[in-house]
Amino acid sequence: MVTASAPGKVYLFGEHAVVYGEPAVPCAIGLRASVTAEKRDEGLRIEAEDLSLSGFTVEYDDDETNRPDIDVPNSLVDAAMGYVDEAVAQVREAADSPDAGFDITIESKIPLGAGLGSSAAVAAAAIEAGTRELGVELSKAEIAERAYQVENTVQDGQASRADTFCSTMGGAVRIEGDDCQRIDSPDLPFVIGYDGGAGDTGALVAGVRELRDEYDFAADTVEAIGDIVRRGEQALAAENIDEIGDLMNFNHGLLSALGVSSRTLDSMVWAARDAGGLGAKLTGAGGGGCIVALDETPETLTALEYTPGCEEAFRAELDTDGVRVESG
Ligand SMILES: Nc1ncnc2c1ncn2[C@@H]1O[C@H](COP(=O)(O)OP(=O)(O)OP(=O)(O)O)[C@@H](O)[C@H]1O
Ligand SMILES: C[C@@](O)(CCO)CC(=O)[O-]
Ligand SMILES: [Mg+2]
Repeated sequence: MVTASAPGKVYLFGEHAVVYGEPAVPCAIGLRASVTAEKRDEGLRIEAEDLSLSGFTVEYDDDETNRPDIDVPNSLVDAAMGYVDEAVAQVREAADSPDAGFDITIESKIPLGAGLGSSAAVAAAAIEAGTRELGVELSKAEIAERAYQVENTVQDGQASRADTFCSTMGGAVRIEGDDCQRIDSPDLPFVIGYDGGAGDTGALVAGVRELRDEYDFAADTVEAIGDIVRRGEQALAAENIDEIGDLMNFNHGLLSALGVSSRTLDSMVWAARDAGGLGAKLTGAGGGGCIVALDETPETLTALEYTPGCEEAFRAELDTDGVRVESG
């Protein structure tokens, strides 16, 4: 039995635009998803306590007749379990064991569908745990590649390498197309506000693609996000936190123009700014979920806690480990 874990992430800059080849800078944070893999004779059994459909915790195996005894269409269960199913497919392929059976248990502190990269963390941790359980040791580069394949398959060919590379490697990273690197970053005082909601990554990415296809100015907006990221990299290298904050604000405005913000994300962003936050923006696919702000003082956290629509606010630190084996 092997347990591995991998961190979630926030985007300092560049989500969505990264799907079209612009650069992005996500940062891994100290909230982790843990996956335990234990061999069994055949098949797959998943226990995912945090994954609930219509309020029911999901426990299922790969026998279609044995799907959860709840009033939820199988297609929804398939969609919810897609990342885990694909990760196990990657494990079987990497270990050259097409028939390997597993009991998989997932425990995660990363809210689902909220922009903190829960899907990438679950994929990376599952690949690490599953392959180790079969006696195969993959390099981090191989785990990142296979975790990317998982996201790309589940998101219908519309995924960047950003979330999976960041979760696998840890730290601050820079992604531009296939070029993925770790970069130096000062310790950034992240404050996260969570509205308790979620966005559908695939649908939000598809919405931006439609806008970009329809309007030249939407395509220009995507390119302008790329310009912000390039400028942001210089600010990071110079450890100029004030400018990083200004650029985050600008980045949020452009994401909002592309239609991926929401009323609660906007209120949390404004609450953080009004309280003196150095910069605030939504993180990840958007639609609902989390914003990330920078602030060293307690005011931003407190302001978020009192913002209508904010369910939870917390600080997060940069994670530098990436995926790791916890036991086994
Ligand atoms: N604890 C978990 N247990 C099982 N599956 C999980 C868990 N956390 C995430 N997942 C999988 O990841 C999916 C959510 O991924 P999605 O890409 O929509 O959001 P996210 O990764 O949290 O946010 P973003 O991609 O915007 O950063 C869930 O529907 C589920 O398939
Ligand atoms: C919206 C997006 O840019 C980030 C989701 O966390 C999608 C992706 O990069 O695959
Ligand atoms: Mg995701």
